[in-house]
Amino acid sequence: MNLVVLTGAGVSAESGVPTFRASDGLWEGHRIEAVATPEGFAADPALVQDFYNQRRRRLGDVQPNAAHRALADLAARWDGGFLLVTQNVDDLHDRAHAEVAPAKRFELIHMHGELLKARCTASGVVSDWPGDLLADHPSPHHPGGRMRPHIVWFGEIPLEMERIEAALERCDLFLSIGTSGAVYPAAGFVQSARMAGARTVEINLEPTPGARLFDEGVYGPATQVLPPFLA
Ligand SMILES: CC(C)NC(=O)[C@H](Cc1c[nH]c2ccccc12)NC(=O)[C@H](CCCC/N=C(/NCCC(=O)O)S[C@H]1O[C@H](COP(=O)(O)OP(=O)(O)OC[C@H]2O[C@@H](n3cnc4c(N)ncnc43)[C@H](O)[C@@H]2O)[C@@H](O)[C@H]1O)NC(=O)OCc1ccccc1
Repeated sequence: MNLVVLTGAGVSAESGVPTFRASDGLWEGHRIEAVATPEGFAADPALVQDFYNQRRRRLGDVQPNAAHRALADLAARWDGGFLLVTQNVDDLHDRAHAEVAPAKRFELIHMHGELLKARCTASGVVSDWPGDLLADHPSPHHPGGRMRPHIVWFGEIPLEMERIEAALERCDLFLSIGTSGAVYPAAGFVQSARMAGARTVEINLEPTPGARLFDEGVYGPATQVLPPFLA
């Protein structure tokens, strides 16, 4: 049985990582266009670097929760194909895996990038980046390059789409956990899984606008509903 799991901000909410769509549409007080687009970065790199520096620093104050651990545990004992695709840029899935089953392979794709990585704008080289980035941060990899967050901004192509699409084509079970299904191409994965004949389940605090696209819905806080569902 080939399993593909998609997660979003809802799986990290109970760890204290804010989800996206605050009531005012602002994202932590910022217009999304201003802080999560290549145009925003070109217009005001200091604002964007500071936005991601703050989020990167706050990773130190949060821990994986029971939902992250339940998925890491499932990955360790699943004997079929297993791929976890997250839209989250935090490292809580990674940390849960390191806690629960460090010796086991863990097929995890951060399709929208990672806060703890930075990329050279000239060479494309990606490096681990635990610290802050300056507004105009010279790249150690290329004389003309600058370091930017290794994050997929709106209008940019998500990471490892070929691997994701290949897994969806042979998927038997698709789980969508803690995501509103507002952002593409992730929001379209359920359709691809259905086309492959997979059973599709939405696990979320409440039904999302795309709930009708799923065979089944399991609703409630992820830390409460996911462990028993995956047991
Ligand atoms: C706004 C939207 C309409 N716009 C898009 O989708 C755009 C444009 C677009 C492309 N195709 C389209 C088709 C139609 C319309 C528009 C488009 N997409 C793009 O630009 C993408 C790039 C998008 C990526 C942008 N970067 C992010 N993140 C990184 C940044 C950063 O993090 O700083 S997106 C970001 O927002 C999204 C937020 O969604 P969620 O994670 O779901 O969070 P949200 O707050 O919305 O919902 C949380 C849910 O959890 C639930 N919940 C809360 N608490 C709990 C709880 N305790 N337990 C359980 N559930 C809970 C809530 O009820 C809620 O349902 C995530 O994807 C997240 O990563 N690029 C692209 O399309 O390139 C071309 C392409 C495509 C395919 C192949 C080749 C080329």
